[in-house]
Amino acid sequence: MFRYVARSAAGKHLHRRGYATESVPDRKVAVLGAAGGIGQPLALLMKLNPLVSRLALYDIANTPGVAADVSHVNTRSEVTGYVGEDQLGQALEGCDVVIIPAGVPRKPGMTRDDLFNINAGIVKGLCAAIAKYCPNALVNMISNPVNSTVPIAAEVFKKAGTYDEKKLFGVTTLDVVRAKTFYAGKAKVNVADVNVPVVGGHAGITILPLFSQATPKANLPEDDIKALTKRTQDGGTEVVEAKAGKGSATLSMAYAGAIFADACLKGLNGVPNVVECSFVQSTVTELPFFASKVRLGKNGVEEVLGLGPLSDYEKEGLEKLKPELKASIEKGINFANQS
Ligand SMILES: NC(=O)C1=CN([C@@H]2O[C@H](COP(=O)(O)OP(=O)(O)OC[C@H]3O[C@@H](n4cnc5c(N)ncnc54)[C@H](O)[C@@H]3O)[C@@H](O)[C@H]2O)C=CC1
Ligand SMILES: O=C([O-])CC(=O)C(=O)O
Repeated sequence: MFRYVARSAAGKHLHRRGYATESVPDRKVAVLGAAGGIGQPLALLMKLNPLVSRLALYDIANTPGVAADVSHVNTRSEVTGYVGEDQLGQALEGCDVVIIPAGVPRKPGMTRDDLFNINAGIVKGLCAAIAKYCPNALVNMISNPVNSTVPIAAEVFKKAGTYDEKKLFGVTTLDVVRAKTFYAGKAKVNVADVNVPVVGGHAGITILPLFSQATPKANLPEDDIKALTKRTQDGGTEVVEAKAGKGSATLSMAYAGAIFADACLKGLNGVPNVVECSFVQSTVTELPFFASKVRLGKNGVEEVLGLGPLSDYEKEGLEKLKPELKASIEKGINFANQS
């Protein structure tokens, strides 16, 4: 275990005045897979988040360097690096939020499901440790295929007797980030003002952006909506191909992961009306897990919001995605229960 305490003036100030226990509660966040392509920038972004008081960085290799590096940033949180399985328990103990970007990324020509064989086992092991060491933490699952890794996590927690459907989230924020960026470009509106819900899952056609609900309204022609939908669905592949064998989205994913974790922390801290899209246990459709807008609160999911009015094109997309999403969910459940 490697502990680096940022002794910034700001940090001391915070404690002396007692803010840490009053308006800004202590919150411990762990990043599992912290030395990876996503893990490193995500660790930095979480270090910048004033809602975090302790930041635990865990990986099977290379965490000491990442933790030493990030710890020099003069912000509130105390950074500790943990390396190897025998330090996983310490990394997790007392966590409020656990973010999981551990696992292998795609190479060109692969689908996210091609990662299942390696990542399913990694996620299963990490979730067993979460059930043991921080069963009450909110879990932000980034590892792909999210459509299967979230159901795997749920089954592991059920077996351990710790499952709380309000605390398990598949991180689909990058789909929303992309939809906002692409829409703003096409509609020629200020990207900072844009909102677009993205529902379904996190792979290919299971990613369903609802541009009919996008704001500010732009009345784009049907062809533009179709092109925007396809680009959002293929956003991950666009990056995989551009990186040409060197992995998938890491920087934009770290940004998206940091936005989602921040929303979870705000919810835990009682900030009202925190709403983000996420892949969660759901009754919005007949599928047991589904991404839609979720209101976050002191216990995690406060409310899973419905889909709202869909265009005919979106209704068609919704029906088309269901068989693939159903199969991916079942694959995850079967894996967790067989092995
Ligand atoms: N949900 C989403 O929107 C997105 C998900 N991803 C997924 O995130 C995952 C990570 O991607 P990258 O960071 O680019 O990969 P990477 O290979 O750069 O980093 C993965 C890290 O996980 C670590 N790791 C492997 N086994 C581990 C274990 N048992 N415990 C802890 N750490 C372990 C590795 O040592 C490595 O440092 C991939 O599965 C990728 O497909 C990537 C982009 C977007
Ligand atoms: O495409 C990938 O493999 C990584 C990912 O999930 C994304 O960028 O959305």
